[in-house]
Amino acid sequence: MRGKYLPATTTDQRLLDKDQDTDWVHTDPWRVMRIQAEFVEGFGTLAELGPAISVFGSARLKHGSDLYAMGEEVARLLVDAGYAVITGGGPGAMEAANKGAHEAGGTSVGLGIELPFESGLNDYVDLGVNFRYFFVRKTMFVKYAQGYVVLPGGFGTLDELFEALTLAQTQKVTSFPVVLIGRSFWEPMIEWLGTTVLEHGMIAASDVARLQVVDTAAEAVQAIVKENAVIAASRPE
Ligand SMILES: CC(C)=CCNc1ncnc2c1ncn2[C@@H]1O[C@H](COP(=O)(O)O)[C@@H](O)[C@H]1O
Repeated sequence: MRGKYLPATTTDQRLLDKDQDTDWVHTDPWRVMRIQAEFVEGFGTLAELGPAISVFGSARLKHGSDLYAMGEEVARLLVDAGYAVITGGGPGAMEAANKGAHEAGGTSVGLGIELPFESGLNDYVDLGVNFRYFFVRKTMFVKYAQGYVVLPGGFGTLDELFEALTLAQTQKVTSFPVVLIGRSFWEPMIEWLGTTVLEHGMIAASDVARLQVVDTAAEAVQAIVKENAVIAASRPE
């Protein structure tokens, strides 16, 4: 550019000068950049993680409860079986699983989420990423795990469980094990899925069969290891 085509300021000047108008920070195109940045950070942090299992469960589990101990134990056994443990990085079941993985000398991953009542990543997360967007975080749970272990929980846990089931049902992910711990908690839901939902023709019997329900941490890890061995054996060379 020459003469009248030369801009009055340089690109660097425009970049470095303070912008008076800050509305762009709150617009969707800028959010898209932030969303991209979250994917980049998540993928960059987790790319070399190795085999991992995501453990879900209630944020409200009390320290010292039986289920908290179950979360610790299942994580410890997953580490012994060669898996890293991924959680939502928060309190309750997430903290229990991170504690079990951390204390067993395994890789304890926490994928935290920004919440209005933020409590931050729990003390047992060794490799942590904090997300603003739930959907970005949920991509990481699926992408970097070779299976889900689900302890009793509420809406958050059910959301994560049913997302995995939907992705598998629609073949958006290759099949991976989903193991629920706690028969008395989960069986009424399995029963409802296998009767009412199935009889209304809303799901197939194979969708319900995908769910494995166990009572102990050892059974959960055995189920994960066994199904992953079958999946690995059936994979083309
Ligand atoms: C005490 C309290 C409610 C803290 C919330 N702090 C949280 N921090 C991180 N992930 C969370 C949190 N709450 C829910 N989640 C997500 O939703 C699931 C638990 O939800 P819920 O408690 O079952 O429905 C977890 O697996 C986690 O991925």
